[in-house]
Amino acid sequence: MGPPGSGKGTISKRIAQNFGLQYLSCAEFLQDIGTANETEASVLVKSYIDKRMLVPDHVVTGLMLPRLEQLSGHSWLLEGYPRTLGQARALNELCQLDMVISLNIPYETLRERLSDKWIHPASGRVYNMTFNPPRVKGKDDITGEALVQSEDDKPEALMTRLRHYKDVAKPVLDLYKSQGILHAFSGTDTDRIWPYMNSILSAKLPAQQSESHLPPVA
Ligand SMILES: Nc1nc2c(ncn2[C@@H]2O[C@H](COP(=O)(O)OP(=O)(O)OP(=O)(O)O)[C@@H](O)[C@H]2O)c(=O)[nH]1
Ligand SMILES: Nc1ncnc2c1ncn2[C@H]1C[C@H](O)[C@@H](COP(=O)(O)OP(=O)(O)O)O1
Repeated sequence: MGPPGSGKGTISKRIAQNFGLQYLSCAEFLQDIGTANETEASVLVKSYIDKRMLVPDHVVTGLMLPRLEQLSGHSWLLEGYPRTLGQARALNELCQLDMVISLNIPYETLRERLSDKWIHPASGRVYNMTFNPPRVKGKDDITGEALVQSEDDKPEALMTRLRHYKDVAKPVLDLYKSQGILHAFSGTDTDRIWPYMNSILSAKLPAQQSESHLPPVA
């Protein structure tokens, strides 16, 4: 968990790779559903994503939980789910989480990072002009297509998104704190947070490291 631009995507890919976890980003999953063949669910999901609004709990949960059941037998890492208390309660019915990671990144850092963030819209690949720049300025590494900046990452929009994140995330974080599974990491740099996270995860997940060569589940 973490506010927009806190580095959830960046760090969770790193965790999944290092510990051999199946990685599932809720936003990417919803994006794929929204662009898949037209079904009732895909039209509904797309209508929320187009407005950058949270997809209603019963819809996200109805899509995510069956996907997670397909991953049973593997250890997994979720990014961006659950985001609401309703989603957290639904997930609790399915399984007991081992650990919840929350990123606390100062507002000024988020603002700077997001003003420097560029994306390749077709794939969702994310770049940062100082932290992980594309090989050719303004172009996606794989396709060579143009990168764009999102209106949502501009300071005024960011402030609103941040306020919204805090309101919605607080009860979820409180729930996981009360279960004793919340680990919060504070800092301004992903690379500086990473060693702490790595050592806590290494103490909790030694067995999973041997799974690192598992093929991804379709
Ligand atoms: N300068 C800098 N940029 C970083 C760092 N960590 C991540 N970034 C960049 O910051 C931006 C946000 O990182 P993401 O991993 O997309 O963050 P997120 O929390 O998934 O963001 P949302 O999808 O907006 O919720 C990207 O452009 C990253 O490349 C860091 O330590 N320093
Ligand atoms: N757990 C979740 N519950 C409901 N909607 C979600 C969700 N995760 C992602 N979404 C939706 C919100 C946005 O419309 C879209 C993209 O999410 P995102 O990349 O996290 O962007 P944002 O930071 O603007 O919410 O998917």
